[in-house]
Amino acid sequence: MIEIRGLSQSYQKKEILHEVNLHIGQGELCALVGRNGAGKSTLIHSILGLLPYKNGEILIKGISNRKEGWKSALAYLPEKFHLYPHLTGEENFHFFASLEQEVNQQRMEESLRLVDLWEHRGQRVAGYSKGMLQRLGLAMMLYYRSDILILDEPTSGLDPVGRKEVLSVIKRLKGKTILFSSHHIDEIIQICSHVAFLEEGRLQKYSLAEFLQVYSW
Ligand SMILES: Nc1ncnc2c1ncn2[C@@H]1O[C@H](COP(=O)(O)OP(=O)(O)OP(=O)(O)O)[C@@H](O)[C@H]1O
Repeated sequence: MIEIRGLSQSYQKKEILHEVNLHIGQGELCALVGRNGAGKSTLIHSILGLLPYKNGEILIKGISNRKEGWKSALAYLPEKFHLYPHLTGEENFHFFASLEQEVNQQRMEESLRLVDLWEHRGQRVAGYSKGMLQRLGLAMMLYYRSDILILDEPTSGLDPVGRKEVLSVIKRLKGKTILFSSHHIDEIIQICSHVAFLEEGRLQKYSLAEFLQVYSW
């Protein structure tokens, strides 16, 4: 579903990614792990087509991300995103979904129910907890029904309850192919099947069991 071949990426003359290869198959939930500054966001932005690259190739469901048509398979939840605090959860959802097309009410309801926010849809998001805001972002992403999801540190800055709720939503997304960047080994153990580990520009993919063994967690 996601195939990266020989991707190198640099800022000015500093190489951040060196000939990175990665294959993430259908239904895999793969954690993207590495120290601060290892290049996780750089890799994600390259996959999303936000950062141009000279060397390598990135294919999404077999289609190069430099060609038209690749975006429909992929949805992205950034680490930080903006919502309008004076609007309710439902109004925010409606506003953003309507930017591209007429809003499908049934799909909006399904998405809000999936993240357990349907009952809170009439509440202003200024009163939402951080975990609820993150789940609203997840719902907006799920609305598009993409097969491949990229989540950039979706539990960053959440309290234990907020984290548990966000992880519980991600666990429900069976069948989706997910790349999920995280600094929390406990949540990786809970939900991921594979780990892509970035170190000094090189990326190595492991099954979860292999990763735990190699790094003696
Ligand atoms: N636009 C840029 N110009 C120059 N250097 C950059 C730019 N963006 C990132 N860098 C540098 O590239 C390296 C990788 O950054 P990146 O944000 O991809 O790492 P990361 O693994 O996502 O880090 P974190 O875990 O802290 O979010 C860092 O040394 C960073 O300072």
